[in-house]
Amino acid sequence: MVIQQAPAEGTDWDAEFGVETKQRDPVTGELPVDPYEQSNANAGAAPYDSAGLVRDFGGRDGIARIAGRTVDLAESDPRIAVIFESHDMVRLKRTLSEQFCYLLGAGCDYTGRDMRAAHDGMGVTKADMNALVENLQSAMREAGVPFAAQNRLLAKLAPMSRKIVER
Ligand code: HEM
Repeated sequence: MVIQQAPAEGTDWDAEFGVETKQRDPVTGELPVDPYEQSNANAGAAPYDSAGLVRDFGGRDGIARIAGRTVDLAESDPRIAVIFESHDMVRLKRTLSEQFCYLLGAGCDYTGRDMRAAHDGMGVTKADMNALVENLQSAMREAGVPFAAQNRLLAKLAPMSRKIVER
């Protein structure tokens, strides 16, 4: 006769199943990521050098608001919301804001990963990309960014789709 042994009380089932629980940084509120080399080159394009362009975006604060609003719109856009679930939106808002700020020549450093590494294996489609660009356009329009200035940021981002779109 086989007697099944009941598991000991207080078994750590997460450890038994190899489940990793990541803790948010108490200061930044971000989840940890695997180490990578930080460089402005990861932003994917060279920055503009135009004080007028930075003004059109409302300076660094305006840029941060537009990046944050883009992420909020994407997260509640039924076409693409599912892709953002289970990712760290605190980090995404910070890194996207840094990237826009760097590209627009507003004097930030970009500390995130390069576009290929950041989106690797996510299965982003052309339609997903179009949806995200629409969200960014809405955020810029709401913030009153002139159309020509909107197009200058989009011109920096458009060539990056080759590294982001996978199918
Ligand atoms: C030109 C277009 C895009 C730009 C400039 C961009 C920019 C970025 C940046 C800066 C990051 C953060 C990298 C880091 O954490 O180190 C990121 C991550 C991410 N992006 Fe994009 N992205 C673009 C398109 C898209 C699209 C179309 C989707 C899906 C609809 C998407 C979904 C995500 C998600 C879910 C993450 C979080 C990745 C993670 O947590 O590991 N992105 N993106």
